[in-house]
Amino acid sequence: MTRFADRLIDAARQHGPLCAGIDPHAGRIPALFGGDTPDGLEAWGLALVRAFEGRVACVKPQVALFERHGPEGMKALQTVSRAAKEAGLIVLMDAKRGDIGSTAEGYAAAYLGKHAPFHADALTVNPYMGLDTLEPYVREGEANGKGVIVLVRTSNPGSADFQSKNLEGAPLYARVGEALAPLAERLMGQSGWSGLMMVTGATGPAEARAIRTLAPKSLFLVPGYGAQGAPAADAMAGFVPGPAGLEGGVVSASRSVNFPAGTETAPDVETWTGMVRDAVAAAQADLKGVMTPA
Ligand SMILES: O=c1ccn([C@@H]2O[C@H](COP(=O)(O)O)[C@@H](O)[C@H]2O)c(=O)[nH]1
Repeated sequence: MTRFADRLIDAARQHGPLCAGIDPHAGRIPALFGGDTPDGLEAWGLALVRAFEGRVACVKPQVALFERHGPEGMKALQTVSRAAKEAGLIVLMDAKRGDIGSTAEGYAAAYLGKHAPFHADALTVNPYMGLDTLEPYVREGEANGKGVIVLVRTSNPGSADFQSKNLEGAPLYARVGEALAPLAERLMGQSGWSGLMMVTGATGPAEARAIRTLAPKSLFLVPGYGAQGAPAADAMAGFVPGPAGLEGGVVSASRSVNFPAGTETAPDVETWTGMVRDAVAAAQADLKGVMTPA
């Protein structure tokens, strides 16, 4: 069984650091696909998978934006994530789960279990309730070659409210980063990278560098690039030199590659696909410009 970290770093080296989100925001699914309905989400999500295939290492479906349509929305999520896996894309499921250990076992089984109904290679989780609550995810990760993506320093404007508070001489996010070291060891791949990933927002490049010092082997998931405005250089602040340039994680972008200008009124799926692919190519080129300076 190939370890998750090895699959992800291989794919990022091959395709570039961009992780394309699949975020079906309310009211933004083009009429071309049926609009903001469960069927519309499914058709749009499947078209995104076809547009991304062979162009990005991974996709990141946003569970909340499917869940708002109830069971039919979750069925669409299941269909789209299965199609992504079948297309050879690594699926980072963004559900930000977190609960006491016995309940977390349910979330872990749903997304990372051997017979998980939702097709995911890794799941985002919230560490706020303590290390014991992360155990079920790490156990499933070890057993099934999956990854666990822990929120450490998020990209939103309020991320400093709690995460930057001083805790015995260091910010809370740093304490979280260092406390995850034993879990990172358990998900270590042969590449030397760990599938215990950390979310480090592109909006906090200094924080990302600090977390990299504390967690030299954890792959990062970096949101905040694209629609949230952080530049490529900030998004890759926590990356380090590797065989093919800077590496150490993936940079996610959702709205900027889901709804590029013009797609809302694209006359047909072929035109729409071309616009999405252009947005992906532009983001990969932008990020690769930082990865391999001229
Ligand atoms: O700190 C975080 C953690 C997760 N996210 C998620 O990433 C995408 C960002 O979408 P954009 O359209 O590229 O802004 C979205 O799914 C968030 O839930 C984050 O933004 N920040």
